Amino acid sequence: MKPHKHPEHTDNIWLALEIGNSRLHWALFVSETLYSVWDTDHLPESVIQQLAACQTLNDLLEKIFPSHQRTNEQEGYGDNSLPLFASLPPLLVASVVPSQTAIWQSYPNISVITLDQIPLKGVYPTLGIDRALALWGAGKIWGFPILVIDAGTALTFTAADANECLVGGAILPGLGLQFATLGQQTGQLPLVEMQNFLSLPIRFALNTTAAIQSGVIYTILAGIKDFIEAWWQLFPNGKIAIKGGDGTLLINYLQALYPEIADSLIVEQNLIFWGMREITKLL
Ligand SMILES: Nc1ncnc2c1ncn2[C@@H]1O[C@H](COP(=O)(O)OP(=O)(O)OP(=O)(O)O)[C@@H](O)[C@H]1O
Ligand SMILES: CC(C)(CO)[C@@H](O)C(=O)NCCC(=O)O
Ligand SMILES: [K+]
Repeated sequence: MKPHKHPEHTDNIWLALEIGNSRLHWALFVSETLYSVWDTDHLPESVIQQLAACQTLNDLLEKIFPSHQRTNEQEGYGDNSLPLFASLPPLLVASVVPSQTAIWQSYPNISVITLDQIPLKGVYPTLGIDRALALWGAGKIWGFPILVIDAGTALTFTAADANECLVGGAILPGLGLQFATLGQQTGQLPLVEMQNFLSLPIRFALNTTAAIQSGVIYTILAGIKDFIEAWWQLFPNGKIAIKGGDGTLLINYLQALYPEIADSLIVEQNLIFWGMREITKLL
């Protein structure tokens, strides 16, 4: 979904911020309607401290997502006639980076979601809030039982049964982290850039870069397939949703390698925002 024209009123506007390990994921809501989504880098503390002084939605958005960083598709905040705020719009935060959560506390109208606010049963205390929210959002929209695969900085599997109770899951290094670790922690392996990945790599590679690509990609895809098959053993009609920065790439590879699995996946990048919207209904 692309950010588009500003809303007509600033009443009922709220911002959702998911603080991930690699970057920030933003959504602008008007009541229960998701208006636009965008990603930014983590913001410096000095910028966050300036937000309290913003007078208009435009000022605020310009600070958190400067127009020079936007693509053509993301134009549309450039209207200076936006109304003044009575107060800054509420900011609902879900964070898996405590140091980042801390520097957002200077925002006047902030609420930070905690695990006890999510009605998911059977959670353990250190479960990531992003995993819980994505699972809750997915389950509320598509129904339980459901398995969520998040291909972010970490790749996670998180599942709940028909009673909306956590079944459990798994955590492994995501695609980017796997390439980065090999590049950084070895004497002669290059850092493989993911930019130009399109089709499946060669399986039995004859150069170092291709060998790393093959190793990382085919084992991640085999791992995803194995988790999905184990999920269907437990819940033959269980649903599966996938999200995350590497989600689209992985879906394309799955489509080529295991089309019947790829066809059964629900691809939805905004699961965490849907989870956050559900939580606002309970606040
Ligand atoms: N513009 C981008 N900036 C950073 N990572 C990107 C970008 N586009 C795709 N990616 C991929 O997204 C992955 C990170 O995913 P994502 O942004 O979902 O993670 P995150 O910020 O840690 O969020 P979460 O904590 O929710 O997983 C990286 O492995 C990277 O390959
Ligand atoms: C696994 C990540 C890093 C994924 O973003 C996050 O959900 C997290 O820090 N979780 C805490 C550990 C857990 O979920 O068991
Ligand atoms: K850590």
